Amino acid sequence: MGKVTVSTLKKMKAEGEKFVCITAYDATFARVVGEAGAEVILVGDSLGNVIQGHDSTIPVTMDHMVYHTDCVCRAAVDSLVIADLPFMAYTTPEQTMANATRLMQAGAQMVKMEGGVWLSESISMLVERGVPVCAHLGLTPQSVNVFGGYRVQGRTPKGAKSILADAVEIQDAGASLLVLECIPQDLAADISSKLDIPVIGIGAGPGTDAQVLVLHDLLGLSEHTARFVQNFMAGQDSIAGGVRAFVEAVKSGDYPRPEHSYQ
Ligand SMILES: Nc1nc(=O)c2c([nH]1)NC[C@@H]1CN(c3ccc(C(=O)N[C@@H](CCC(=O)O)C(=O)O)cc3)CN21
Ligand SMILES: CC(C)C(=O)C(=O)O
Ligand SMILES: [Mg+2]
Repeated sequence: MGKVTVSTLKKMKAEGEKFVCITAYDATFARVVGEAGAEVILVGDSLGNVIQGHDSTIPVTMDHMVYHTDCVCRAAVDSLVIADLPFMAYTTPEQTMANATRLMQAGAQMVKMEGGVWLSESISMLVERGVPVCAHLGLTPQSVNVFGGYRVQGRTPKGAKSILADAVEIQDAGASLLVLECIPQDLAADISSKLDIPVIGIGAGPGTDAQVLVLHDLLGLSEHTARFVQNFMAGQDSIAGGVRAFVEAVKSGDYPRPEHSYQ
């Protein structure tokens, strides 16, 4: 197959073919997820929850992200690997470039940051210097203490307008991909159709160009899960089968359904 690139994903968007992103934090699961057909692997700072046992992503550091990115990239053959910049690792363009360098040198093909308009300068500086960027809007978990909990975002006209404006801004700044998390499905569909860049949804309904879930959630291993999570191990007799079931459900349009989405 060869390494998936941003052009592969743009072509899939243009042709209306859904693609799949799954998190992985180590070499074994990166291989399993890649072999199951996920075009994109995310080394998510959700490792703070599922690997480290914290109740947020805030304790995750650059050293943690570099270690797990290195483990994943050794085994990610064909999938495009995105690594999250963790909490407070991208507060200025200079800090952002230094930390993105560490993730790219650990083997990632792209870095992800939570935010919109305020990231414009950092995004364009990274892209000019050779680092592709994925932005993340909506429920941005690193801001859980500002939101006062994990709450659906973009439900008011003002909130919806500001997420759309952020999305347009990060595309104009040069971002290659966008993650939309926990926003009403109609807003996510509208943003996906207005942007040229591919949009990956989580709790954002069926109208995005792709879906992402945390690996441990889709395998039914997590203690608490949000409304958008489905356990794909049901009826499967292997982990590889469960991961394949998620990939197939996204590609066929069987996931997400209305019960996984917000209005
Ligand atoms: N294991 C895991 N899975 C994730 O999806 C995930 C993490 N960890 N860690 C970082 C963030 C936190 N995330 C979360 C956590 C909770 C909800 C949640 O419970 N949402 C409510 C919405 C409440 C409302 O209506 O406003 C829900 O019931 O779905 C959503 C996203 C997503 N991310
Ligand atoms: C859930 C995804 C989008 C993420 O940012 C993570 O796993 O950290
Ligand atoms: Mg994350």
